[in-house]
This record gives sequence, C-alpha cells and structure tokens, in this order.
Amino acid sequence: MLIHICGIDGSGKTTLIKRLSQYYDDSTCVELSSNVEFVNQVNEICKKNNSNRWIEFNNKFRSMIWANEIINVVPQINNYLEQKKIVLIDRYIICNKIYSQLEDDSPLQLINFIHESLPKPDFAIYLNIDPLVATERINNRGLKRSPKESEENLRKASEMYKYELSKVDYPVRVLDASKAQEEVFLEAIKEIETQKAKAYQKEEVF
Ligand SMILES: Nc1ncnc2c1ncn2[C@@H]1O[C@H](COP(=O)(O)OP(=O)(O)OP(=O)(O)O)[C@@H](O)[C@H]1O
Ligand SMILES: Cc1cn([C@H]2C[C@H](O)[C@@H](COP(=O)(O)O)O2)c(=O)[nH]c1=O
Repeated sequence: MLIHICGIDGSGKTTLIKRLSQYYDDSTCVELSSNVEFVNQVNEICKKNNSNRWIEFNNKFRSMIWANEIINVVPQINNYLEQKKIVLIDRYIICNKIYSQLEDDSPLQLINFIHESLPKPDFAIYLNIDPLVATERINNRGLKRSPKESEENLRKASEMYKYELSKVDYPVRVLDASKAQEEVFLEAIKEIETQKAKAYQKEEVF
C-alpha cells in the first residue's frame, strides 16, 4: 500500500512519517536522497562564487532534479509493494507538480509525462495547516529557511495543494495538522486502518 503524506513545509510530514513507521512493523519510508551529493556540491560551488542554487537554476530545472529523485526510488517502491509493505512517501507526485509551478506557472509537459509513469498512491493524507502556523514551526525549528519556505510561497503552495488534490483519482484524507502531534498521529492511523480494511475487502472479492 503506497501512502503519500503531503502538506506544505512545516505541516508535520516528517514527524508523522517517523511515528507511523515506528508504529507499523510492516511499513517503510522511502526517502529521496540520490541527488543530495550533487545538490550539496552545487551549493558549495555557488557559495564560493557568492551565489546560490536558486539564483543559478530556474524553478523547472530544480523540479527536474526532484523528478529524477522520484524516478530513482521507483524500483525501491515497487519492491516494497511486492512485499506487501506499507510504503510511506513524502515529496512525491503532487509535491513535485506544485514546486515545479511555484515560481513559474507555465506547465512542464515532461514533468507530467514522468508523473504518469510512476506508481499511483493508494491514498494520500494531506496535512492541512494555516501557512502562518507552518511559518512559526519552521522558524522554531531553527534551521536555515529555503526561499520556497517564504510565507508567500507557503500560501501559494497551500492553495495549489487543495486544487491539485481535488483532481486526483485516489482517496485523499485531509487532517487538521494544527492539532497536537498525538492527535494527528491517531487520526492518520484511523485512516490507514480504514483503507487497509477496504483493500482487504477488495482482495476477498477477487
Ligand atoms: N502537530 C504538531 N504540533 C506542533 N508542532 C509540530 C507538529 N508536528 C510537527 N511539529 C513540529 O513542527 C516542525 C516541522 O515539522 P516537520 O519537520 O515534521 O514538518 P515537514 O512538513 O516535514 O516540513 P518540511 O517539508 O519543511 O521538511 C518540527 O519542529 C516539528 O517538531
Ligand atoms: C523544486 C522541488 C522541490 N522539492 C522539495 C525538495 C526539497 O526538500 C526542497 C528543496 O527544493 P529546492 O528548490 O531545491 O530548494 O523542495 C520537491 O519535493 N519537488 C520539487 O519539484
């Protein structure tokens, strides 16, 4: 079962995925990390030249780097799905679609073609949060903020998530991510159990 945990930055995706993967023995989280070395090197080179990757790479190019990350984890996802694991993933199709259009809303056909070739999530959990609350959390985290975490971008991404998720042909459960971590976690479990029961019923029929 492939579950896409999504939401704007600071909505609590990493926190929730970590808890769910500890709770479910038969789960695994798929991390996108194959280009990390490349991105770090680009950052270093840019820094030496008083620049940064957001100046040097346009939005579409950065999105292709992340699309490539997704392509690279597909064999891993398929392998886990064959083993009947619960696969938890963040930064998947919808996320890539949104960030590819955040600063430049012209569509990039290639991104859509890539997305069509990827394993479809069985369902998504959307962590809904006011961008202001997300901003506070990001600030409290104490890490350097990426340009895409500006309040304006969070607001835009929040609207885009709602629009994109309204178009998908798989179930989407919207959770109130401003609630306490424990509550969000329990509601996510409830949803996973519901979807597991439905999937089980389907298997029984066929
Ligand atoms: N329900 C919650 N209530 C309060 N704080 C939370 C909650 N969930 C997560 N946090 C805190 O908010 C911060 C952001 O959470 P987290 O890193 O999980 O979000 P994220 O969606 O993965 O962000 P990003 O996309 O930027 O990586 C962390 O400091 C985390 O401890
Ligand atoms: C463009 C884009 C970004 N992301 C996510 C992945 C990383 O956490 C950050 C960093 O992005 P940056 O543009 O390189 O600063 O954003 C993503 O998931 N999908 C994308 O298309």
